Amino acid sequence: MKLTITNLTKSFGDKKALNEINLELSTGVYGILGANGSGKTTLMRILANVMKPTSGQIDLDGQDISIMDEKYRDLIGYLPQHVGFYKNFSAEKFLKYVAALKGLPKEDTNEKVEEVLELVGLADHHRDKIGGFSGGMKRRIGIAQALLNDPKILIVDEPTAGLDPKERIRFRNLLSKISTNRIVILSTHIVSDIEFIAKEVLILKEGQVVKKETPQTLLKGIEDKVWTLLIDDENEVTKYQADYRVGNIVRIDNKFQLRILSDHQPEDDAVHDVPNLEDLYLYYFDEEETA
Ligand SMILES: Nc1ncnc2c1ncn2[C@@H]1O[C@H](COP(=O)(O)OP(=O)(O)OP(=O)(O)O)[C@@H](O)[C@H]1O
Repeated sequence: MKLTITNLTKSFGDKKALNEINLELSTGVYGILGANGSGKTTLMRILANVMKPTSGQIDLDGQDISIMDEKYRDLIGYLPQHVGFYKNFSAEKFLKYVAALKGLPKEDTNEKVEEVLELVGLADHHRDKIGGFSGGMKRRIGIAQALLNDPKILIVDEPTAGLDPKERIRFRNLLSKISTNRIVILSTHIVSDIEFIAKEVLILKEGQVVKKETPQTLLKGIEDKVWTLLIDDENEVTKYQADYRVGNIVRIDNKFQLRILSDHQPEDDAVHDVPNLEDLYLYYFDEEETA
């Protein structure tokens, strides 16, 4: 299965939210990483066929999705950033309701609902009201509804925003588990969401894909740009922050260890460290964007 995106542009007035995007996606998890306003949601919505591009084309295995239309929509599972749940519905009732909306054959519904509840780890809560669910459980029921039609392409916008670390890991593992034989596209500005599960990371900046690589290749690209530096004086922290992209600042006894992203060695006693995707994010996005 191949999703081919050609010269995709979306304008809102003078603003180009997406600017001539070209991509080819096959099965596996793709992580779209971008600062606020970089165009992630716009791209997700166009891929989910709920928004039309201004120009450009998307083909699934050589077929234009705007011509496939309904047929394409049947292959899509979409979990938007904000989902309105029926709080008084139980998990099971909600999923049966969505199954009806999606036009699933009635005779298959019970089995399918049971299957997706099992898959997302909510089988024991099938009779509980969604209103009482935690953030992580709500995201999982969101994935469950997106999986009801057994989609070939699963699009998930900012799935882990507001989740605690345990819920985030659980959710990440769930996406990884269901990515076999599907294209899973996941947008986030939380780097750790995709570090371990993405086959490729797409870095979106001002509506353009500036990088599309495996996490390993992306990290290799910045391996000589990550430094740590130990300083004594707290006042110097601000000086370095003004001159460099500074990541984590760790207090060690009376000193401060700065993580600095720089093409050159910031000081003679600065030493290289192993890069992670958080460094990569800092390297590609301006501080004002990451704030
Ligand atoms: N309906 C709209 N009308 C006008 N401008 C829009 C509309 N939707 C998006 N934009 C603009 O397009 C740009 C990209 O927005 P988009 O929501 O796709 O970014 P994003 O990367 O998803 O951001 P966030 O992480 O904040 O959700 C932004 O500048 C935004 O203001």
